[in-house]
Amino acid sequence: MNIQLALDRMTIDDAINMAKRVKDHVDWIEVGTSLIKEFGMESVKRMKEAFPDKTIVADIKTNDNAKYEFELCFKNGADVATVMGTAPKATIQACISVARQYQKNVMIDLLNVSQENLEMLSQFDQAILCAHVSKDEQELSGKSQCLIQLPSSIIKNNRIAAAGGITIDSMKRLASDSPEVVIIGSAITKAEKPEKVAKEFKDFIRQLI
Ligand SMILES: O=C(CO)[C@H](O)[C@H](O)COP(=O)(O)O
Repeated sequence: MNIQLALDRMTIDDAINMAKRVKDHVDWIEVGTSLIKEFGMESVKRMKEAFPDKTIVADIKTNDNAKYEFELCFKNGADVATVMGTAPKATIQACISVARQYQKNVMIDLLNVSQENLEMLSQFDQAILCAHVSKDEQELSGKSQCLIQLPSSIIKNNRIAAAGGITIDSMKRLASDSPEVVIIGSAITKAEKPEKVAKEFKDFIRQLI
């Protein structure tokens, strides 16, 4: 199980400094959507330069114009880029095709995806499907990701990530589904001692093995 550190709503320098503090306890580093929107590809480029050996995820949440956006991400150092699962099938296919060309990976964000759409998306078995509780749902209705609400066949046969307000407590429940990636933002970045919390997550995962 990989820990993906999500870096949102901060400057590029603050994001790099946060990642430096916790780098020994995280596996993947996400340049959050908010950083990409505020600072553009510079945020992805600088993160890869700072952490050439880490898997860098560009959370660009592509909805259209996939070839252009995914090429931008991969040319600027991303190893994984994200697309919304609600996007047209042609967009998802374009993401998969660009990722294959650059030998990189696609993460499909399942926010608001219907059951029917989920079946279609599960056929992209090389992509990582991300079960996601949105920031707005977290803030407005107190929801968080504590149970991966996907059909067991998908959990078993697809590459799975989970995101959205994950804490050490919810990790304990999520771990039973063994997602490939757990995406953790605020629980680490807003902690008084981010290093300590990141280590707690990593230690928890290590003792599962
Ligand atoms: O994609 C995101 C927001 O859209 C974040 O990466 C994700 O929600 C993880 O952050 P947090 O743990 O703070 O919810």
